[in-house]
Amino acid sequence: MELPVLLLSNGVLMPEAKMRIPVRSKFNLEMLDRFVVNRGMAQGKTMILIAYREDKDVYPYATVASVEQVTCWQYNAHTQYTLHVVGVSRAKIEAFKHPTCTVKFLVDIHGDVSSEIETAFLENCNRMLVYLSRENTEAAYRLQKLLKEKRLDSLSDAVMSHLNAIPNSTLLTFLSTVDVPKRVDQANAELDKMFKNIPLAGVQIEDLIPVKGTRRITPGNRTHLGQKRSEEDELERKLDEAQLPDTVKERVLQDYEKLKKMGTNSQESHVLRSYLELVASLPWNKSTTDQIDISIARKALEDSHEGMKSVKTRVLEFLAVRKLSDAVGGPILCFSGPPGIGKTSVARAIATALGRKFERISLGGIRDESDIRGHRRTYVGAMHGRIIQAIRHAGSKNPLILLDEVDKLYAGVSGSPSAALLEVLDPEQNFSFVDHYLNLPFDLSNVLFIATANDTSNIEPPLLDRMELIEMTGYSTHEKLRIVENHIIPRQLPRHGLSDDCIEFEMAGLQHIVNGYTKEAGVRQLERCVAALCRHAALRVAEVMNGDCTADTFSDLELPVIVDIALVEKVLGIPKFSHFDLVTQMKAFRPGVCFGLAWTPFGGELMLIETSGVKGKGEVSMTGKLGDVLKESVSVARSWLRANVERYKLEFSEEMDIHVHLPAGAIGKDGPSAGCALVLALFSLVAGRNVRNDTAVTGEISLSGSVLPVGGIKEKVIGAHRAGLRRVTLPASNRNHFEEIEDGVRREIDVVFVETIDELLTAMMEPHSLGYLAKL
Ligand SMILES: Nc1ncnc2c1ncn2[C@@H]1O[C@H](COP(=O)(O)OP(=O)(O)OP(=O)(O)O)[C@@H](O)[C@H]1O
Repeated sequence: MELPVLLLSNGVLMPEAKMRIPVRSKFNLEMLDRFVVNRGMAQGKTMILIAYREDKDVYPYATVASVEQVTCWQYNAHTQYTLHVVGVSRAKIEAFKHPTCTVKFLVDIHGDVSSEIETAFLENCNRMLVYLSRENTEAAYRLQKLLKEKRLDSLSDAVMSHLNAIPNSTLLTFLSTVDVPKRVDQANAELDKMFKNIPLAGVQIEDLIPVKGTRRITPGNRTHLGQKRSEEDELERKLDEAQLPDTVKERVLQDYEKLKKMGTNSQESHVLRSYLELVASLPWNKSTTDQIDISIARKALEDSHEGMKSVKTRVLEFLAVRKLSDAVGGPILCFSGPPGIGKTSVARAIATALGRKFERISLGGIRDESDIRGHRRTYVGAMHGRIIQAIRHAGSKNPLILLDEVDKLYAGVSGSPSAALLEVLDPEQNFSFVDHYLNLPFDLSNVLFIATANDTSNIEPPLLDRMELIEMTGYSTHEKLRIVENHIIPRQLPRHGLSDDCIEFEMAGLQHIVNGYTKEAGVRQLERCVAALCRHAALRVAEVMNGDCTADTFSDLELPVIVDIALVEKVLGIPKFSHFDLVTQMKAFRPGVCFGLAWTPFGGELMLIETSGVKGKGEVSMTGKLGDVLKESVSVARSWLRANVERYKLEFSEEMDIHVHLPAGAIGKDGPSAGCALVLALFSLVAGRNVRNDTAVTGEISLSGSVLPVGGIKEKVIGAHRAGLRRVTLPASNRNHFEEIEDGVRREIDVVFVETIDELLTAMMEPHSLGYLAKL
């Protein structure tokens, strides 16, 4: 047979073995160019002859090989090739010629191998397998297969091709040997030489391939294969214990069988193993038993959270329904409100009351569906999604999972995470939720999901539709003081190793913290301030215990540490906020200015609205990053004013250029609720009379002069109260919302409900304004 020749100077390719051969010599490149590279793929694999150089000659025996792959790359402007070949058969060169030569295929002669030699050889092969499995799992897997089949001819070739540091001449002699018993002898002798200096007692190789007469091996000495075995046993045990449902069992066991057949070091086996580890670690059949005792739950909520009457009632109703009905599903609660007002901690309290595991998934900024549902296993570095992660961490299939910041999900380029969440929350579908990575249905129907959001308008409507909103509002100063006294301080003291005898918080000190250092709807910053004071006290207590006493600190070294205004300022620095802010704003009042109220995801805010007018062309300019709806409110207010000039005997000039500005220009503002404030400011500007500077207003207006209801009343009123104002004007239709505000704030706030702009003007304009008259 005529075959193209590749001449090798080093290494010998045995039949069935694989080899990568860099092709560099001109001789070989020419052959490659003519017979391999330009041959095209259509004609199947190319057969070549691997001939061997011996001294200056060519060895008469060679290997017929098939070319599996040719890789080529550019290096220093030269094209480099590597051939990937597999040995097919021994061959004898009949006449060496270049680039092709004639060869005769050689056939093995299978004689008898004595049983001792066979046993010894198989045992040596097993040892070889142990070594191979550490480095080359594919080769180990092939060797293991040959061992099982006891194919001595191929076994001898295989072990010889993996022996290192054997002279080329020995390998060539071996290649030329067609007599199988002789080859087994040679290979066995080489293996004996190799293992002579490496004691391998303790290898549990007979577990892999039973060999006649092999010894029992003590379990103490573990080798890699032994270890692999024990890892497999461990995994099998875990899979057994996982109590897999019948629907998934078969598929998992198939994967486990596949893993057993793989070597330990291949990438694929690592991937499959960690997948099976995940499967085994999931609580397929583990759950906690709900223990709903309403009176205990009520007490737990009372003890852990101040105020929040309506929220607590709703939560208790929710628990009661769960107690009375076994039905899974039910509403998904969504706590909405500004940060730090206890959304997370109420959810945690519910989990405690139910005796369920609590897990929190932060959804803020998630853009990929795969975050929720995992990656497909074919991806490099694939991971399961956050739902499965939470279930795994909880170790029970019915935890309470808090989906935190569900309003901060974004649709990215790779699928919408909220669509994936929809499936998670849908009781019709979630009993067989399929995470892409897990690729097995997992029952989520017993999980209790609770969501939180700062701004529900950012939640996608279908998702919002699945949830029952429980609105939570920011805290007034009174409430904050109660929370700090009854909850934050008792929580912080033990965290800092302090007792009541060491530190005493004065009410004036606490008030100073709330008013001077925090401007938030919740109590998070407040808690940080208290923690800072506790740290300060802890240092002092430690100093007193040590007896450290310097002239400077002597007066400080007395216990308890009294937290008064002076100490607060010493520890927290100069106050960041003050009543002075409001007073400054009040002093800025002149015709054309008034206080509006804004709702933000961080709570209600007092907002100064300014207008000014100059003679011009009757143009209106607006600044302060106003949204379209707000701009429309300016037009409505101006139109109403123009239409009512006569009724109010105003001297309004069509030529007046009006400028409307809402300070804090960097923050975007929108919505119709500034209508009342805008019409007031414009009226005040044109009439030259001041608006009352002790009152804030919110409400939408219509062209016909009605005042319409708006949202966020609770937050806005609390915001006005927090800022220090004690009078608000609200749309009459929002009376109910005002009634829902906690008593402390309501009692301190003077409220005027108005139905029309006329009533609004009566309530808001200063009767005897001394302001100048804007005459243009
Ligand atoms: N009414 C309250 N009574 C007692 N402690 C409270 C109350 N409200 C909030 N806290 C405490 O304030 C801290 C912050 O609350 P939490 O983390 O639950 O806020 P959150 O509303 O979930 O905030 P975010 O929206 O930023 O996640 C917690 O330590 C919580 O216990």
